[in-house]
Amino acid sequence: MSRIAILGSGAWGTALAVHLSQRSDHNVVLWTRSPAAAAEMRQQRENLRHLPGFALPAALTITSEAIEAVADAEIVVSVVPSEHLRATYTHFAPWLRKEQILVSATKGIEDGTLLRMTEVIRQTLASSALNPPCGVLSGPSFAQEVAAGSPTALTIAFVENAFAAKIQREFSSATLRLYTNEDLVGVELGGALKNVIAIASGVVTGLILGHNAAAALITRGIAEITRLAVACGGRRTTLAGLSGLGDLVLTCTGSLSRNRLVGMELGKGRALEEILTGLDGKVAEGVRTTFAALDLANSHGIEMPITEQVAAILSGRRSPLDAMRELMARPGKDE
Ligand SMILES: NC(=O)c1ccc[n+]([C@@H]2O[C@H](COP(=O)([O-])OP(=O)(O)OC[C@H]3O[C@@H](n4cnc5c(N)ncnc54)[C@H](O)[C@@H]3O)[C@@H](O)[C@H]2O)c1
Ligand SMILES: O=P(O)(O)OC[C@H](O)CO
Repeated sequence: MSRIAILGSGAWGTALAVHLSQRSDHNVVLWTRSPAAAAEMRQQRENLRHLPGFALPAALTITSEAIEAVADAEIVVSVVPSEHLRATYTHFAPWLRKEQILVSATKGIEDGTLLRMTEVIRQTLASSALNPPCGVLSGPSFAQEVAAGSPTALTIAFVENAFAAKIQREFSSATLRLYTNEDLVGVELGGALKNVIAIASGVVTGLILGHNAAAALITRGIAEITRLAVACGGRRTTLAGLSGLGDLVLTCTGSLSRNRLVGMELGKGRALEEILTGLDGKVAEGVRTTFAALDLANSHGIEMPITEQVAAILSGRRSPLDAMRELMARPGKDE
């Protein structure tokens, strides 16, 4: 019996918990920060706030106690929004052990430090002299579809392939297929940066600019995020995989994407603050990632024209239509 802790009860953490607790050889605990939310989920057997419509299996344990969540866990999966990752691991550090396998399922880049999520985890745990294996789970995966058992393929990346192979065995099912990878940089940056392009794709849709524009944006988007990921040490082939092109296509075209929704509403002329308020606590990571990605690109001397325009729109410096015109008016380039 493998004991798995999921830290974070948003849509994705809950969907992973639902999926993993369907295997009879797993003992899964879902941690949520609020005791009231834990009590409600235990009583209703449903996460009404973040993943309504999906029953929480009877075998799934729900807790708000850090010690109950991780004390006996062999695998710990963190799925909190990127802005809360450091605080979450600081909170959990006293109960974590070096033998545990950590998996990050958060897609983002930390503000200020510009660190990837596994780097934030390592840095946070270093002060407790903990250095457990830490990998990343990423790829095209709307939480609702994974919870519904729709076929999904993901990437699991660890520097040490043995850990990726272990998570591949533990997380795979008839509806979830995992591919292993050793390129943490490429997998993490692919998952984080696609959210920025998804906002731009939403803008194109909101402005009703047509299918040609949408296809151009996805294609030039993958070129741009690949440039940055490669400059940071990622592999070009990784960005052509599930946690690059795969997730980019899903998020740029899928109606379930929050990042695309933010872009669409911006394109229709709504103000960012109003859109984010409307998300009611659901995270659209691309908003923060846009500015972190630009800082990272500047530090590596990488040109990111789409990301620059998304930043200009988000910060209110340019209208969505002017931003798209600027992209078209750039000097001619080789492909
Ligand atoms: N939703 C998806 O389909 C999906 C799929 C793959 C990856 N992801 C990624 O998973 C991560 C989590 O997103 P989500 O969609 O599960 O969340 P969500 O948008 O459904 O919910 C937000 C979550 O943030 C939590 N939260 C708010 N303040 C917090 C704090 N101070 N400390 C800790 N947690 C706090 C809330 O309790 C809630 O669980 C993001 O990085 C997202 O990009 C999401
Ligand atoms: O709803 P989004 O835009 O946060 O996207 C969710 C997942 O990252 C898709 O893989």
